[in-house]
Amino acid sequence: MSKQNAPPKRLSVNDLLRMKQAGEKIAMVTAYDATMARLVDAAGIDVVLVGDSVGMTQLGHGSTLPVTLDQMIHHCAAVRRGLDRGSGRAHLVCDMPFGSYQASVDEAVKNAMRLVAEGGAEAVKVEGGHDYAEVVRRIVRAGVPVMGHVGLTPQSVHKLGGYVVQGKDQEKAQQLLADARAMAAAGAYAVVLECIPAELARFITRQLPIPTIGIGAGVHCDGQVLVVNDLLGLDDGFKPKFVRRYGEVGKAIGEAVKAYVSDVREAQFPAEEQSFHGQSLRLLQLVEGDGGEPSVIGAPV
Ligand SMILES: Nc1nc(=O)c2c([nH]1)NC[C@@H]1CN(c3ccc(C(=O)N[C@@H](CCC(=O)O)C(=O)O)cc3)CN21
Ligand SMILES: CC(C)C(=O)C(=O)O
Ligand SMILES: [Mg+2]
Repeated sequence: MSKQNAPPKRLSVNDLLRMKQAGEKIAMVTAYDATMARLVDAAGIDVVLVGDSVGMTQLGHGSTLPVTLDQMIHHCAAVRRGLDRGSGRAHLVCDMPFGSYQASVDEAVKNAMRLVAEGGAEAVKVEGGHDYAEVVRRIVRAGVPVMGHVGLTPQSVHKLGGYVVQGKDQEKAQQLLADARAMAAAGAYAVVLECIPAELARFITRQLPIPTIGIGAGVHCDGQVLVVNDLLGLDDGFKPKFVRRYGEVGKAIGEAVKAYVSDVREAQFPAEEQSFHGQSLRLLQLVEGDGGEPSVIGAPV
């Protein structure tokens, strides 16, 4: 293969760090299957996250808590295949689901390695700051890059008392800064800042040596992440303040399927172009039986 036709190189953790240093924004989005992975990669996304939001967006749960490690592996492997069939430029991160890294450091390391070995992830993401520094350190030591996630951490929804903006007062803001710093000090290569005041996110972004990726954290983060369903308009009315819709794909699906239903009902589909004909069936004859039921005589040659 000539160099010109070679696929663009996959982005690595080093490229993301270089982007922060160069002031180039990082564009990240979730994907949960091969089709969406191929589409977002072809559109030039830098980072694809197999989010545990899969539980809410694709599996119909009311939170991310029921999502299992096996489910994450299943979706991650599909995304991996989608990326590998396309240009495969995007860096692939997979969320560690609730229960897969909280009980013990050993379990966390084993489970992170399964997401890489079986899911094809290049990195894993864990929710939590200072309390998870040891987990992050040990996973990184095992050779797996870790993205941290602080602020509104949906796996702690019951502790947080709902999906509410975090770090609004001085004390909580200090704690969040300490959590983000702890992630960087433990060896995380990037950190998601979810639903925190924009001023706080700007301060953290300036303080940290690693890229910050915001969702509901203002424009001064080093990158942004959104759930792909939300930006495409595929959601079921979920529209928190931080979402901007870039498409009306849900509407487009509705219109396309309505048109199909109508064509089927009116025998407008399939037309000749979608129909097959074969010489091999020339001996088949349909005759009307007594009850108007067709019966077949003859046989294919
Ligand atoms: N489709 C989808 N998009 C997401 O961004 C997302 C998921 N699912 N599932 C996992 C978590 C849950 N997330 C959420 C869910 C709700 C709010 C929310 O209702 N936020 C209020 C803030 C309320 C306040 O504190 O003022 C908002 O209006 O934005 C925020 C993040 C983000 N993640
Ligand atoms: C919203 C992003 C950061 C996430 O963790 C997810 O989609 O699960
Ligand atoms: Mg998540």
